Amino acid sequence: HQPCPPSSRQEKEKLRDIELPIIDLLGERSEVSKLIVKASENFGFFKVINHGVPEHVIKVMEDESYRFFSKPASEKQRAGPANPYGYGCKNIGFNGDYGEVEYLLFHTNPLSISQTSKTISNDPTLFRCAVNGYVEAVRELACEILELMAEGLRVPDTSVLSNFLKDYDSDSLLRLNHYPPLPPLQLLQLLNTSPNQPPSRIGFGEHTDPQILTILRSNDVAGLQISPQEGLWVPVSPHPSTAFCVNVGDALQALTNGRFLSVRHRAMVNSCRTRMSMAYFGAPAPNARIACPPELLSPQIPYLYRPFTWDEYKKATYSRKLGDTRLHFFRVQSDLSE
Ligand SMILES: C=C1C[C@]23C[C@@]1(O)CC[C@H]2[C@@]12CC[C@H](O)[C@@](C)(C(=O)O1)[C@H]2[C@@H]3C(=O)O
Ligand SMILES: O=C(O)CCC(=O)C(=O)O
Ligand SMILES: [Fe+2]
Repeated sequence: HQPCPPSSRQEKEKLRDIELPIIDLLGERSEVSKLIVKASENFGFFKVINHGVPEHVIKVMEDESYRFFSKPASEKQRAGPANPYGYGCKNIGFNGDYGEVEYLLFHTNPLSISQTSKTISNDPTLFRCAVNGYVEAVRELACEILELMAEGLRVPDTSVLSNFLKDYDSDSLLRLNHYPPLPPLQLLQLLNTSPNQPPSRIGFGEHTDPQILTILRSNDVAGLQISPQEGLWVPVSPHPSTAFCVNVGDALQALTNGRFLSVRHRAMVNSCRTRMSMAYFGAPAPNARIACPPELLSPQIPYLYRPFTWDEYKKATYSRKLGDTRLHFFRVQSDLSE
C-alpha cells in the first residue's frame, strides 16, 4: 500500500464520521422496533448487529466477488455490458452516469442469477450458489427489519411491507461494487493541485435508492457518505465490521407517507485501499401497488404521494440520471419547483 497523504486538521474536523445508530437485533423486540422507526425517521440509515446472516455466507460471497474483480479486464468484459444485469465498469445505468467503480448487477430471481453467473465464472455453479445463499440470507434479514418497522409504526398487518419482498416476482437486485484505489499518478496530481485536502474521487455518485430497503455490507474501507441536508456530506464509518448498513429507499418513503426518509448518499474512492461493497435492494413485484396503509393517514395527515406501481416508478427512475430526484413527481399536488 502507498502511505495515505496527510490532511489538515480543519479538513479532519469537517469530515468526522457520523455515528449511525447501531441496533442490536437480539434486543427486546418492541424496543428494537422503536429504535428502527426512530432511525428511519431521523437518518434514513442505521446499522444492525446480531443480524442472523451467517458469517460463512458473507465470506463465500465476498471471496467470489473478490476473485471476479481480480481477473484481467478482458475476462471481466465477457460478463458485460450490464444491460442491465452483468458486469459494468465506470458507466452506471444508461443515461451517461460515470464513476470510478466496477460492478456486477444481478436480478435476484434464481433463474436470472443462474443466467448471469454463466457469463461471470468458469465455475458458474460456485458463483450461483454463493449469490443464491447470500440473497436468501439478506432477504430474510430485510423482511425481519420490515416487520419490525411495521410493528413500530403500529400497522395491524405487520407483514404488509415484507410481503413485497417475499413475492415470487419481486424485482429485488444485488449489486457487487468494487472501487479500486487511485492510481499513484492521479494521487500525485491531486495532491499537487490541492495539498491541504485529502484527495477524493467519486466512486458512485449521489443518489437515493429507488427500492424499499437496501441492505449494504462493505469491507473495512471507508467511502460511504450520506447527505442529511443539502450540500452537507458526512462520512459513515465502516465499523463495526460485523454490521450491515440499512437504508430506506424511495418506495418505503412513499409507503410510510414520508415518515421514513430515503436519504441521498454516495461512495468515494479511497486513495490507498480498495473498497468493496455488496448491496441488496429489496423491491416489490412490477405490478405491486405502492400506497401508504390507511392506518398511517388521518384528516390531519393526508396522502402525500399518489398510489403507483413499482413498474411505473422504475420506469421513471431508469429514464433519469442517477442523481435526479424522482419521488416528487409522484406527490399529490406535485410542486415541481421543489
Ligand atoms: C443511472 C441509473 C443507474 C440506476 C438506474 C438509473 O437510471 C438511476 C438509478 C440508479 C440506481 C441507483 C441504486 C442502485 O444501485 C440501482 C441498481 C437502482 O436500482 O437505481 C441503480 C441503477 C442501475 O445501476 O441500473
Ligand atoms: O458502495 C457503497 O457503499 C454504496 C453503493 C450504493 O449506494 C449503491 O450501490 O446504490
Ligand atoms: Fe445506493
